[in-house]
Amino acid sequence: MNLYNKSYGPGYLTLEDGQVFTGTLYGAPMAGFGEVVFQTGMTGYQEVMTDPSFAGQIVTFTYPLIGNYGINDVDNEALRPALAGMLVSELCEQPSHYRGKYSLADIAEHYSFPILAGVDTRTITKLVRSEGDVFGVIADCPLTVEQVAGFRTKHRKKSLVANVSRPQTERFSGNGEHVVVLDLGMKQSILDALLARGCRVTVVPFDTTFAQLEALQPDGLVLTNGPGDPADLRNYCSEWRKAVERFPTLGICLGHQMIALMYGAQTGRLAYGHRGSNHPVKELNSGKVYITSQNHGYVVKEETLDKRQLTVTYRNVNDGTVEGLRHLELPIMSVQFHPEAHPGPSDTSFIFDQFLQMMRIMGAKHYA
Ligand SMILES: NC(=O)CC[C@H](N)C(=O)O
Repeated sequence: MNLYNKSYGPGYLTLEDGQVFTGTLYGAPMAGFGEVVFQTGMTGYQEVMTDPSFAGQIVTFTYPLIGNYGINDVDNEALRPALAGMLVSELCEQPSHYRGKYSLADIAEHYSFPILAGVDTRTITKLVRSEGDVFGVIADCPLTVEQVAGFRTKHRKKSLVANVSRPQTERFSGNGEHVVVLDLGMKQSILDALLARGCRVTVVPFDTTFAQLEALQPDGLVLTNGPGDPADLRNYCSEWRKAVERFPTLGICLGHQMIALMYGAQTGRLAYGHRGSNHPVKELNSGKVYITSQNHGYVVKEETLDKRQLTVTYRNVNDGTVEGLRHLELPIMSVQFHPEAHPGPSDTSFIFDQFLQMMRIMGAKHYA
């Protein structure tokens, strides 16, 4: 590995209010722009880098050393990184791990996304915590407030899910239940979790119609994670609702938010998002608390739920927000956290087993 001197020299993060943070720019000399968010995991930067839900976002890593175990060939959540940029305190240029094949700087250069290293990530994180909605641009020069505003206008016009969803159907063999996955920006680990349980999986583009889904004759449906504001996908709700009412369904993260929207609830922004590997959620039935992997900026507004149709199954222990839903009559369940883990704990992988159970028990009845 040739790991040295990959930087382009000084780089700058300019925020909407004109604040500038100076560091060393790696990866791409062109501007990276997006919502500035923070991720608190101590490991997992490769999974974060390749999780399509981060499309259109600049991710601040609160862990102070990033890149120390390199990048390998097995932990990618998608074929390419989707995020707009990374902000790190110290970028390690000499990774060491038996599986590590590339340095983070190499990958950033290969895929042309910017990493700004040597910035005060603690101050940026505190800013995001207090402001919530922070937009910024990473570039090789400081920008004016007007220029940043121009990037924000451009940012608002992006169709994030359309950019990360697969353009074509992909099929994966298995001997078990046939699961159709509606790809809103699917993490590879969701596919892996289904394949590990023997499912036959068909991954379809996000704009697949109900008729097309029905023609595939699934035993169950998964609505995946994905980037952006769930309310932007409102137009798809009526088509998707037909599908979730026809097949046993599991919604994960964005998929969970979409199920709530389909039933007339609203989503809104969290104060500053949940992004990390140690978010406690309580299963309301059992009172058990699980430590979960999370990555979301929006949340289902509980007061807007029609509780005659959807009931809250999980709640965040820190802020009490909705973390899971279940339909009272139909086999539809959803979680805001990530049972597929990667990065973070796999304590809630049983959600996939429950989904399998749901397909087995409710599926046949449902088709009858
Ligand atoms: N990981 C996800 O699916 C994220 C969902 C949504 N984009 C949010 O930020 O809340």
